[in-house]
Amino acid sequence: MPDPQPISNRQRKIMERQAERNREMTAAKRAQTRTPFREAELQFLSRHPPPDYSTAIDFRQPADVLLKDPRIKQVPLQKRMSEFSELFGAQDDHTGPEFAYLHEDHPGLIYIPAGFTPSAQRTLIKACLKQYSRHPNKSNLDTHYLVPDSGLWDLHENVYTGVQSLEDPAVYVQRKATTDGQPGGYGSDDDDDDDHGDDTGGDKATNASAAPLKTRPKTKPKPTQSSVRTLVPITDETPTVPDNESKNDPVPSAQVPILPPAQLVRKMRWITLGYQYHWPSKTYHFDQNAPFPKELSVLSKAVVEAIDNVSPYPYSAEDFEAEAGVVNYYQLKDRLMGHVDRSELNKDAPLVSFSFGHSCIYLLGGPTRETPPTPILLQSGDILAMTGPCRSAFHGVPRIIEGTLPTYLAARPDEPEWDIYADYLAEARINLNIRQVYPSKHQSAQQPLPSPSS
Ligand SMILES: O=C(O)CCC(=O)C(=O)O
Ligand SMILES: [Fe+2]
Repeated sequence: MPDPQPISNRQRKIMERQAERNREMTAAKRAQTRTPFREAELQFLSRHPPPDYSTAIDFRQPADVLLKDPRIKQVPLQKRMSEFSELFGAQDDHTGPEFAYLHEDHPGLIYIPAGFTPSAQRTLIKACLKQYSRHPNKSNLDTHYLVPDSGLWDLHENVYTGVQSLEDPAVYVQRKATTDGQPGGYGSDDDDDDDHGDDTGGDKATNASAAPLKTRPKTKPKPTQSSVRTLVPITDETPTVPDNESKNDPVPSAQVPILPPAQLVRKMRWITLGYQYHWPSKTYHFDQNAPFPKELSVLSKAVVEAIDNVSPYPYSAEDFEAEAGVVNYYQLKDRLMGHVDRSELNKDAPLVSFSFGHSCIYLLGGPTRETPPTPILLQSGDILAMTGPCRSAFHGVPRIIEGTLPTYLAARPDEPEWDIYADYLAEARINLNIRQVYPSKHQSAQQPLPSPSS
């Protein structure tokens, strides 16, 4: 083949202009097809200029200010949260929420601001980081790393407290794969395994812990991959009932970095409780049911009981079984893109969600991305329950807000064992959410349960 003719400067300029025009057209086309949900996400993702947080609802404002918004309704709780369960923390007469809030545009949303005392929050934060992250609960790290059964946090603690040294090879969690037999991960460049987000392929971390496993055999992995989760397109064809297809695990990558525990803990994006979740098919492993932490069953049942007379879509606490949960660990730059949690067979039971650490913007939309979402400022200790139609609404977390860590979660001079958690939380938010997977036992007495399939 003859060599291609060298192109002149003029030709190059014409080509560059054409490429520029093409890029503009593509951007314009994309802007036209953006949904209101996506528009809102982009507003809160923006770094320059920073987002206008004042548009978000802060349920902790004084009630007279909050209730100026005619869409918000205040409903008294029958008892203090501590009377529903002491796990919300001991509240005297002057503390603890007395009210839950509803929002006219989001039927079924129940919001209980400051449901946990600071001390109860610290207890749960410790459990989320140290206990719940242990096997048999799975984490995003398990795909690629041989995390010890005693848990990654214990290793981190050993190094942090000087029990083990960074010179000790045993503190470095090893990779599962030593060679990449096949391309790492599964799916395309837009698709990775850290989508904790159920049905949608909501959101993914692009760091080594999770998705990076797009192996590029001859290129070295970037030493510091961004921890920003990336977008993947939503699909509405998510199976919602168990099927018989085999659920293969994602392929481990030999490219993930070996890191000191203090860095590896920051790559932990999620862990699953109870029925373990198969992210690629966005269905539950109905045959992998890790013991559900007792205290979380108690807590979530207590929330369901507390909102029973509040929600226009009541669900009896007696019928509520905490069967699956996700702990989401967000670093400051992480985000969780819009999705619907639709993998559970029971969509009538409330989804109960607790927030700890930094505040975030939580976008709550409607049945499709066409509904403009409401931004809510979710703060440490807040309880959010999604009931009725809100249970199937689009939602996401486009932004963790820097500088919002409550002082009671920072280092505590009298409590040196809290230091390691304070250090972690200085750049993190934790969300713990709990779901019922199956129809309630009472209902299923009339209706047989679908048979587990995998
Ligand atoms: O982080 C949050 O508050 C939301 C998490 C969430 O939507 C989920 O885990 O499905
Ligand atoms: Fe969700």
